[in-house]
Amino acid sequence: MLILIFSSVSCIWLFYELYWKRRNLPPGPVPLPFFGNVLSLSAEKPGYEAFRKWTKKYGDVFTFWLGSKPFVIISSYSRLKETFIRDGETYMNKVQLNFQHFLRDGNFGVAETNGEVWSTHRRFALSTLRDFGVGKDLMQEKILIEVQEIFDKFDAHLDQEQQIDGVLNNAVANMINQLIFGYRFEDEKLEELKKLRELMTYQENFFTRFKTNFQIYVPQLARFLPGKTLEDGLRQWKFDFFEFFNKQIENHRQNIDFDSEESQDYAEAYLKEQKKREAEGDLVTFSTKQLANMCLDLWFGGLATTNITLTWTISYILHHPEVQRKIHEELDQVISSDRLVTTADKSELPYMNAVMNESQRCANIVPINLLHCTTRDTVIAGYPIKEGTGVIAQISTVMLDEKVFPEPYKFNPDRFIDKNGKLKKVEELVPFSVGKRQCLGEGLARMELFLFISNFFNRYKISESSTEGLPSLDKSKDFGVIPRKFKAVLARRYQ
Ligand code: HEM
Repeated sequence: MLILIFSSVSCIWLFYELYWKRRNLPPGPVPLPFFGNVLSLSAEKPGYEAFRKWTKKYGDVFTFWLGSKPFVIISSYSRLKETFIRDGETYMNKVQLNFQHFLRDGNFGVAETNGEVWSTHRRFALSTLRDFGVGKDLMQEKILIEVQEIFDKFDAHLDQEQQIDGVLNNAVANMINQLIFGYRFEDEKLEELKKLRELMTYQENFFTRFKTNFQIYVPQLARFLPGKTLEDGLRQWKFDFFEFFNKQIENHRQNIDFDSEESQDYAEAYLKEQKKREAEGDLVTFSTKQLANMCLDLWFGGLATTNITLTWTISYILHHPEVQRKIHEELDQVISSDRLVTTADKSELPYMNAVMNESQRCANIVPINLLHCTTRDTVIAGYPIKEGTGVIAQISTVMLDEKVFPEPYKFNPDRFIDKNGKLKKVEELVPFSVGKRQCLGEGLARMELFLFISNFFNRYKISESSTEGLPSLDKSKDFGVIPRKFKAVLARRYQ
């Protein structure tokens, strides 16, 4: 027994000496061989508390080991400003993991690529989204069609128990699919949506279980685990999703009028750009495989995140009847009818905006942010950091900073209201992250969240289900934050 304890301690010490001190990284929690610090995250899921404790102990710059790879964690807003915001180019690259390469059949897409591939496709996606009216009336019109559809579905079961999450999820799926492929899921396409939802549920369960995270971050030991490998677990899922994307891409290719100036959706705009580039001799940059991977990034970036935020927002409000009462009071004063709420009303609804802010802060849907790495040698908080070192903009810790947000786990929209009753701008609210890789769909997401939630509460009063009670706000069972699935009772506010 003594020998066992002695050899484990020596192993940790050796690892510390070899990998950490020698690399001159900022101090942080002592890593275990192979595991690094991941076990601390699984002990207190989804991980918020581990990062808060380390920040208190080591400061806002410390080293955290994901398996056997070190990451410098940036966990305060002032330090994010100094690094990711003011020196963005140094922090813009992403770490590439083996399984991502398997999933994408190479270096494709926008969320996990670097260099020219990333910058060209990020720019193209942003300008295409702008052309389709993200942040403008054109996109609002599309979202309001979904709001109407949500109303029709909920109105069919007024004053009865009904499932809330599925209706919202379909509306968000319709939005993102319209943007990418130009159609909503209705009539015969509903079967397609059913299949896609099954795939999304599979992915949600797969990536939030312990075994998958162990396989991703501790691959050296994971290959001795019984059962399916990471790749086996993903193979069919990958096939089904890419089959859907490739089918849409082919349909588009056959039906496009390449001579028309305007494009109806992202896939059409992309295929036109592809043709243009091919005519100029560039057969690589706008490849069809890249398009399929962009569809994957936009689908995943756009659907799960927005849906999770919506379901948590309604859940928090259900838990706080006084918040619902204040939302209704404000809507009664400003809108005072059952007309649709639009973005033109946004500045007149400070409390509604405060509720959205507080919901995003408390939902805090990215407990550990995406994995960046430095593009050049740099210095962080006095520590010399080599090119290629992992760095994480730890936004969940910033949004739980008790100096800025006292009682950080309390849902309190009033923290975003100033003494004159106006909306307070709080820089530390960073759910979409900061810097060069800041969320690409932020404009769309903000518009969807505001229009779905404000119209929902203008039309309905929501009460808890008498059979199932309030939706759970417990996050301690999963590695990530997953949507709330719940029933509730809706009553119309205007007859
Ligand atoms: C409430 C909704 C959303 C939240 C909270 C959210 C949050 C985030 C965060 C935290 C990142 C990582 C930034 C970083 O690397 O530091 C990100 C990246 C990204 N998001 Fe979002 N997102 C949302 C909605 C969307 C939507 C609607 C889309 C698509 C239309 C989208 C597409 C993306 C893409 C493609 C990236 C990768 C960008 C890049 O690497 O350049 N997201 N998002």
